[in-house]
Amino acid sequence: MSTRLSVNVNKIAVLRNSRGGHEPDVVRAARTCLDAGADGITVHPRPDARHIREDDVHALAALCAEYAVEFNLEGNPFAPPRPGYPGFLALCDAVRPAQATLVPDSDGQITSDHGFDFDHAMAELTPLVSALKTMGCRVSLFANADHPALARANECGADRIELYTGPFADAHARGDQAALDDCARAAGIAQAAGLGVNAGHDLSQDNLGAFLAAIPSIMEVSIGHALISEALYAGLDTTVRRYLDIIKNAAR
Ligand SMILES: CC(=O)[C@@H](O)[C@H](O)COP(=O)(O)O
Ligand SMILES: NCC(=O)COP(=O)(O)O
Repeated sequence: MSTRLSVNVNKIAVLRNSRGGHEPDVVRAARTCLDAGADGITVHPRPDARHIREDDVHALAALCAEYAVEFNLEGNPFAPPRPGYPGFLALCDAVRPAQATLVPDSDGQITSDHGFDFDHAMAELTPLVSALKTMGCRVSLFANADHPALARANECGADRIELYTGPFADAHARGDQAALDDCARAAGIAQAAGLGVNAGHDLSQDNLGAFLAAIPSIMEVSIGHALISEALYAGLDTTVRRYLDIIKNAAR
């Protein structure tokens, strides 16, 4: 099966929230992505509600149910609830996403920049993963490709990892191959441990083809920042189709 494309629409909400009101409409944008052929929608609501809000999560979950596609909800399961953010597990319980991707972000981070420490996180993660699976969610863990204990990611019952591809994207832009080799090695280690492998962060039309050519077994890529930026020039429908073409060509 070829790699699935899940479009992250966080950045649509950034633009909307910059003025208040409803435009651009997150659900309309997500619908455009799905009509163009995207396989699912990702959001990573942050506790400060800087972009995706709780009401967006509900509306996008309903949209994904309407299209019978995967809704991938990302977040830090340890971040406490606060007004406007009920907590990651409570959100999952309310909307039952097909996939819950756990990301160990702290509050002030501009964006995600690291995965879990698999030497130390297992005891805390195990009951959370179990609760999410009881809700019917597939569980994926955000992971640095060079973490020495990656093979332990399966110990908490997770189904997949999501390789953090920020370092790959930076290295690719410099013409450096080493981070891609790290990702390929990490994918092999995770698969040998029985885990599926997703990937995301800073993937773009410039680097996705090289990434998938080296690691064709990636099950899903979630792409937001670059895709939404590129869509400002080419349009959302065209941009999503371009990503799907890259994925199709990489699978040949
Ligand atoms: C886990 C990951 O890499 C993405 O979800 C990324 O964190 C997007 O979040 P922002 O849109 O807030 O940067
Ligand atoms: N999980 C990664 C994601 O959803 C999108 O990350 P980015 O493309 O916005 O960097």
